[in-house]
Amino acid sequence: MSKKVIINDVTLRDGMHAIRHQYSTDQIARLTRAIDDSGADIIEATYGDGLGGSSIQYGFSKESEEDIIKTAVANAENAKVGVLLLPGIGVIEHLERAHDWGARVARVATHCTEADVSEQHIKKAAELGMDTVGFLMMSHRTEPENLLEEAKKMESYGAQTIYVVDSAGALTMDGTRRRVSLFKENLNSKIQVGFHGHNNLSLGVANSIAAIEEGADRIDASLAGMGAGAGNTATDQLVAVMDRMNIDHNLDLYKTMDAAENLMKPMMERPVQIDRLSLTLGYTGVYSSFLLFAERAGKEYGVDARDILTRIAEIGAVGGQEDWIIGVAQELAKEKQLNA
Ligand SMILES: C[C@H](O)CC(=O)C(=O)O
Ligand SMILES: [Mn+2]
Repeated sequence: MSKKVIINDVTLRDGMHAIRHQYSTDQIARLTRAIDDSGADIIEATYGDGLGGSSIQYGFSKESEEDIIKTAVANAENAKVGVLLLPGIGVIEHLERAHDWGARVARVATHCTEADVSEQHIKKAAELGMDTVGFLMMSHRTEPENLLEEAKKMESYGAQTIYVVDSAGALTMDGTRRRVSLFKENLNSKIQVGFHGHNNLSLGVANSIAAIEEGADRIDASLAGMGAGAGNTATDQLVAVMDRMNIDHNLDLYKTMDAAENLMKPMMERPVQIDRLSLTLGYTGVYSSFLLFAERAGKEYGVDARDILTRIAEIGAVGGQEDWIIGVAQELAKEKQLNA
């Protein structure tokens, strides 16, 4: 394949979920330098749930938004620094401030059927001259044809890149291919298409490669997969496979391996891995960042966290509805008591 695939590193942003948003500025600085040195094109640095996310709903981050972004900007020599924004959690002023602090990529994220709410934010990011990206989360929850209609909305607002986002790690390769190929065939040829995977069903690399084979221009990855649930597509693993398949990119295999092994893994609080809980996320199609919330609620209310996730999937919770997890755990505990 002749096209160079752009790697958007999400170690600092999606990885925030896995460390309960507690990266220190020292860790952010060291990770940024290593990711930058390994050749990643874009480094996303924001609270896990995006600008403005640090709150009682999601939990407070260790460092301020300003320090997270400025630290990444100060330590990235070659890569552009990006931010994520979920309209409603983040507002236009957050975007302006992030731009002032040096962020040059803005990814505006909405639920897969709600691109409408991204119009103002996408327009603002484009007006600021940022590399402007639309990010359609939980893409498995709608048919490929519907997802395309949402992508067309983002295109009309001025997004230059649009992502298929497998937030729950629930897509299989066929589902990934259909979504990415529809985007490539039907969006303006100038629009780049991206894929963001989670490894809950052990398909992070396979789905990313399927996306590349269908023409995806950008792929998200993180060191050792550091991210929500069973993590994201692991950069080190992806680079090894891309090298074997002669897919062109800017990363150095040994540097990504060393950064994953020596730097990232020792920082993990809970191993980012496929276990019965993260596997349940992919199996039932639940938002990956619900993992730690469900695990905590399961312990607190004495119920199996897999049952919490399964019920959460049945009632169709989306990002932002983390508080439902407690309600479901209480409900299951009551049912358990009645049955006993
Ligand atoms: C706010 C989410 O964590 C964004 C994301 O990475 C996903 O949906 O996946
Ligand atoms: Mn994610």
